[in-house]
Amino acid sequence: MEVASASAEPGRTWNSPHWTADDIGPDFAPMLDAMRVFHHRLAGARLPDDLTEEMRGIFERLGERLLEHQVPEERQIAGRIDIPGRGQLLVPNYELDAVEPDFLAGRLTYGRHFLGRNGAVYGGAIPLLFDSVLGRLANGPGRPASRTAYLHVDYRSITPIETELRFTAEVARQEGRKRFIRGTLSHGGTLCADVDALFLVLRPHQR
Ligand SMILES: CCCCCCCCCC(=O)SCCNC(=O)CCNC(=O)[C@H](O)C(C)(C)COP(=O)(O)OP(=O)(O)OC[C@H]1O[C@@H](n2cnc3c(N)ncnc32)[C@H](O)[C@@H]1OP(=O)(O)O
Repeated sequence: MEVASASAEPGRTWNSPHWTADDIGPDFAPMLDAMRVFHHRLAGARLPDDLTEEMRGIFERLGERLLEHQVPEERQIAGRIDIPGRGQLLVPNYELDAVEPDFLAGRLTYGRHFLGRNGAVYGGAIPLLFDSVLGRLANGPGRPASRTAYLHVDYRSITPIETELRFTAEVARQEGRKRFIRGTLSHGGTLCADVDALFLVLRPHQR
């Protein structure tokens, strides 16, 4: 496995995929999909003691096996591969329907893992999505690496779980190192949340 692009180099961009599907075995993406389903079912379950004990043993054994496969950040797959979900489990998986230099649009469904209360998505899971989507646009092709300076999220109405939602992100304007990006999250014709964000292009000494 060669590092296809090193994000730690000066003048770097973060948009290039570091790894391709060829760098992982055929079971990696399906394994993560199975883990996502597991997260949702675990959040929704009342477990009997014997099953809880069995699961604890399985996780402890698997965790031990993962210890011997730990790698430095620049060699990790999670979040650095151009497959749906980017090979990570932190940010909810989404699909992109429109990818333009200054605009992105897509869809996602928050599963039970992201439930707050009363059928509504946990509030913090919404800026998590926005940071990922807007960050992707801010760090799009040809744009040098930038980091989030602020994300201002307004919650306009309840965001339902287990329902398809749509999001947009667009570059509002650029002023020197500052990239102002805004976005929306909607359910049908209802605006659930919107965001105004500032991304700052990193200076050479910044990481
Ligand atoms: C394809 C996939 C790509 C995936 C991308 C994922 C992207 C994810 C992005 C992230 O989540 S990054 C993690 C969260 N962000 C951070 O941890 C950033 C932490 N903060 C910093 O590192 C620095 O504060 C930062 C680089 C953002 C800015 O530091 P600088 O020293 O470069 O800023 P400086 O003080 O020189 O300010 C530059 C300008 O920005 C303005 N500014 C800085 N921070 C601001 C702020 N928070 N609000 C408003 N304005 C701000 C500042 O006033 C100034 O304006 P003027 O030029 O007009 O004077």
